[in-house]
Amino acid sequence: MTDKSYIDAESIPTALRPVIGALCRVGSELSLQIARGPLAERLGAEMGSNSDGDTQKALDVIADKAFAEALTGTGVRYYASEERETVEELDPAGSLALAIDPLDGSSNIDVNVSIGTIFSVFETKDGAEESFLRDTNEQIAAGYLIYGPQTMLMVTFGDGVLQFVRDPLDGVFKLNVDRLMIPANADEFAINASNYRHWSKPIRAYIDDCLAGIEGPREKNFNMRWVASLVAETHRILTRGGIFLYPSDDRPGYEHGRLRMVYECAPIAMLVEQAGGQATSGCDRLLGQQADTLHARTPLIFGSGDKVSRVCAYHDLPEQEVSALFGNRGLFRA
Ligand SMILES: O=P(O)(O)OC[C@H]1O[C@](O)(COP(=O)(O)O)[C@@H](O)[C@@H]1O
Ligand SMILES: [Mg+2]
Ligand SMILES: [Mg+2]
Repeated sequence: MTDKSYIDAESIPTALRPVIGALCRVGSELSLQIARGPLAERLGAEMGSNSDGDTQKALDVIADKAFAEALTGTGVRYYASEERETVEELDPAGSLALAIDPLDGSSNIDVNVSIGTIFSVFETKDGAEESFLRDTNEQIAAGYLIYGPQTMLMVTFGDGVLQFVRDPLDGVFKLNVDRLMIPANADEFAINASNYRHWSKPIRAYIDDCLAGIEGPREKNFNMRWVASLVAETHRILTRGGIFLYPSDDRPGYEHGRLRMVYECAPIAMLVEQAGGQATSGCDRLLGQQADTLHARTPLIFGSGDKVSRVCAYHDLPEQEVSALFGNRGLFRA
């Protein structure tokens, strides 16, 4: 099979077909390798650490190498990866810059839970780093592959979100939804609650009010999910709504949260906005911001628009409101 035959390409802009075809070919190969799991090799084995200090797993390294190889000759000049300290020049004649989290959710590799690949595409600018350290609104494509019970590609080219499902019968990614929208009404939130004591007061107050449920100022019950795979959380929210938060907190190194702007937050923000939702770094819209280093972190809050705006409103509440205990809240939060 050629790269292009891995996806029904009609709805993909012509100039991006080789890139998306290569991503799908590697995504297909990875999904098979992941499905074989321990029958192939221990994909979750620890290998070392990347430039951000995260432990690298075998599959992080395998995926990064496979994507870099496959993207060579597809029009990608610059390749920026979570797993590489600096930008790689793949092809001096290429006109695209592609940033990638080759394997997202690596803590889930060994436990057979959904993981994925996140990518963002720009036209190149003069200079390797300059092609990525720029207004995130300038992305021309963004998406992720999810390796779960089904393998899918969710992608936007700036005109809505497309969903492709990999058909295991012939290995081809087939268009299933051509304008996916986030459902508005879902009372589900996703946050790593083990960090509660480290959060700022507005974030604690927002979550306190979700937890207080029907007896609290929101006067309804909420459900909580935390998969620890950004792709899996994004996929759930794109499919059935809700809100995701990875805020900054007071642990050393978490002043800007955990997630990286260039190859995690910016592409997810573009997808979410294209699906009718919102994505911020707390209060400020994420698209329109830019990273100042390749691996820079940013707080990330995204999901159904009204929920994301509500989190921002908590940042404007008076001190006595965000400090109030359950059962002792004023009317502001209702
Ligand atoms: O372990 P924590 O702090 O809950 O963080 C989970 C987050 O970290 C990530 O796993 C980071 O991604 P990587 O696996 O690519 O490093 C996200 O997918 C997820 O949202
Ligand atoms: Mg990641
Ligand atoms: Mg990763």
